[in-house]
Amino acid sequence: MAVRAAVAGASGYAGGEVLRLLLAHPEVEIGALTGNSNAGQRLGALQPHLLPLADRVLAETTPEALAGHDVVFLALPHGQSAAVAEQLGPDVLVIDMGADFRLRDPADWETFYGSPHAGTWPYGLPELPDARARLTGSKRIAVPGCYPTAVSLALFPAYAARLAEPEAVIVAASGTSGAGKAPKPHLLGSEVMGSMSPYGVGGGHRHTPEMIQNLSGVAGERVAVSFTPTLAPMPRGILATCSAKAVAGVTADSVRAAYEKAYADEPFVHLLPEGQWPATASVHGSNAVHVQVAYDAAVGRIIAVSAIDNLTKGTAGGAVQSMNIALGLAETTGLSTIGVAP
Ligand SMILES: NC(=O)C1=CN([C@@H]2O[C@H](COP(=O)(O)OP(=O)(O)OC[C@H]3O[C@@H](n4cnc5c(N)ncnc54)[C@H](OP(=O)(O)O)[C@@H]3O)[C@@H](O)[C@H]2O)C=CC1
Ligand SMILES: CC(=O)N[C@@H](CCC(=O)OP(=O)(O)O)C(=O)O
Repeated sequence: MAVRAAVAGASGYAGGEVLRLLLAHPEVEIGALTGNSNAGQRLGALQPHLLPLADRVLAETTPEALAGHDVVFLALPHGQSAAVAEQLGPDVLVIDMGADFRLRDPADWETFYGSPHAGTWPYGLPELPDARARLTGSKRIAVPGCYPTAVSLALFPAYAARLAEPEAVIVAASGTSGAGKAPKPHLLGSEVMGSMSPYGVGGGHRHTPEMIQNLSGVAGERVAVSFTPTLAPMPRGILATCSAKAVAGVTADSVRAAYEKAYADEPFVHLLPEGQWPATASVHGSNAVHVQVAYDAAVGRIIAVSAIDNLTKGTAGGAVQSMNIALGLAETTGLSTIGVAP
């Protein structure tokens, strides 16, 4: 019997991407689609690329609209998921693509999001050590942030192999869809096209505690993170350039071997051949993560670079991958590693 899935926030970028993936998922039947200001609109007017759903009309995001499904994807702004999730029964698989249930430390949540902490759910980054066991059979999943996905997958093998000091410096560029579909002046074409600029510099970005949580969990000690995000003139994609000081005795070969070991059996993470560096275009529309790593002997630092599509592996693809694990389906069902680069 098909898995019946509802999507709340179906008019947004993350909701649209999860619908694109679910349309190609052989085990899923798409049920209710809900929105907020766009409730009552045809999906075809909002997400014209989702042709098979063009005549579906968005309902209000209410417990009644979302009832009667096996899976509910929440693609809502931060802080909106908890109230919706608590109205859904314990037997429904609820997958939150927002941040509400990602962080374990309530103080981190309050500092970076400015509201009371709603709780912590199993974290939907299956490639992290022990993550799959926590996701299997779970009825609640917190999908990671897009930057933490890219950064954690670039750096965790270095910490798992105890090759890096517990302090990482990260600069990552994101496409504009990472900021959502709601209009904002800094996202105007005239502001973004042909220009790049950092934001959230100096520890202010809300994804910093999530990266610290992930890397510290692998390292077994607190990993300090300096994170600088940058808005890039492209619609999709994240390129994360991460570096950490190597511990004594590290060589280029030991770094390469650690990454080969970490990613030998991962279906979505592809360690590129030596000398080839990740590019966002190569993962456009795919659930793949391209990773490369080098040892810069002149400064004794490990440099790891990853590329993802922020909307696919960075949100909706990660959500579907986690759903597959939770439901006992093959993890790769409905997901592709093939990009759409020109
Ligand atoms: N964009 C990305 O790359 C990533 C996004 N995410 C997360 O996914 C979630 C959605 O992001 P994104 O799709 O980019 O954002 P969008 O702004 O594109 O979409 C937001 C969606 O939420 C709905 N919505 C807005 N306010 C409310 C409300 N008060 N109650 C119920 N629904 C509401 C909107 O409905 P309507 O249009 O009808 O008003 C819309 O469907 C966020 O938590 C985001 O942080 C996570 C990782 C990456
Ligand atoms: C380019 C851009 O603005 N990106 C967003 C992050 C992407 C995102 O959606 O964050 P969550 O995964 O936590 O929801 C930002 O920096 O705030």
